[in-house]
Amino acid sequence: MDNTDKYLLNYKGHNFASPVVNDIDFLENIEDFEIRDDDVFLITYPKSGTIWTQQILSLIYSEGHRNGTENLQTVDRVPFFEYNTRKVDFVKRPSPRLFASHLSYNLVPKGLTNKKAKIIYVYRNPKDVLTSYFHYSNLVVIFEAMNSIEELLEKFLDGKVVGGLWFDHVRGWYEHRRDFNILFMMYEEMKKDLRSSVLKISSFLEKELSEEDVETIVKQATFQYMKSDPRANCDSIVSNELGRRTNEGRFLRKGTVGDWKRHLTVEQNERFDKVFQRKMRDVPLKFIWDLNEG
Ligand SMILES: Nc1ncnc2c1ncn2[C@@H]1O[C@H](COP(=O)(O)OS(=O)(=O)O)[C@@H](OP(=O)(O)O)[C@H]1O
Repeated sequence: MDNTDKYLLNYKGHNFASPVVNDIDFLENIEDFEIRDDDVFLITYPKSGTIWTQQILSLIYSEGHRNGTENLQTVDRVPFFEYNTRKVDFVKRPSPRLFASHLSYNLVPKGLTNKKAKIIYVYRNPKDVLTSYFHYSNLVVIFEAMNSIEELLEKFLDGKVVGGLWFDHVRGWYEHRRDFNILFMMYEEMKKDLRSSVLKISSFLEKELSEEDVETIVKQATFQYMKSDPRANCDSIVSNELGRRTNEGRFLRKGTVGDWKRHLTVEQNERFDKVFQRKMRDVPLKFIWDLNEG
């Protein structure tokens, strides 16, 4: 291990949330983790729509989830890969295996580069990521609490947060996209048109869905539905596993586009823009900062 403190564990340049890393040996052997052709990895930078897409993936793959006959939490259907807090035996898991991960491109199992297993990479405009991270850091004890947006902004632009430097994460995955079988999805597009996003994901996964299935998935993947579904809203995980700092606040907080406007000052926003323009100059990914932009 390179460097550990109470909240961050820096390993090969990536910042892990140290309180939930429960198996250092696993991390050290990730490269050699055996990949199956039908594995599906959902990869995100933290606070970019992970649980949302976990829910969509689970609904696409599991009829028992869609029709409510199976009572399982979404995080058990699509477990986290590097934060295996529930100690799932991944090798014994039946295929197709679905995983969620925040890993950067250079740390994932090498078997993913044979381009058979599929990766869905979801990204979100980083000002909303920062805003979501700010509230989350003050909600759960496993994250370092931030006194102000200013304090987080410094750390975020310096990569001293869980997930490391946002710019490196997104750029890394984008620049190495040809090494993987990968679909890029944007949080804001999912928000604008959930139905088309579900169809795009299911087509990439080569999963045939009936019209009725699509309706059910879209309904159960809306923010309002997930917020009131104890299997999807992560309330019990926050309270019983991650630990709450306060009784206020939910994992499914707002689920909107552009909330950063209520949090960043004009000066902070300009500072962010300067770094964004410099770091993302030659990355042609589209970003939506506000849903009125179209
Ligand atoms: N269905 C749906 N629709 C829209 N938005 C949703 C949905 N589900 C989760 N969310 C929002 O995603 C944010 C949490 O991101 P992650 O799940 O990536 O967090 S984590 O990295 O796994 O901790 C967090 O964003 P904020 O509300 O801005 O804080 C969640 O509310």
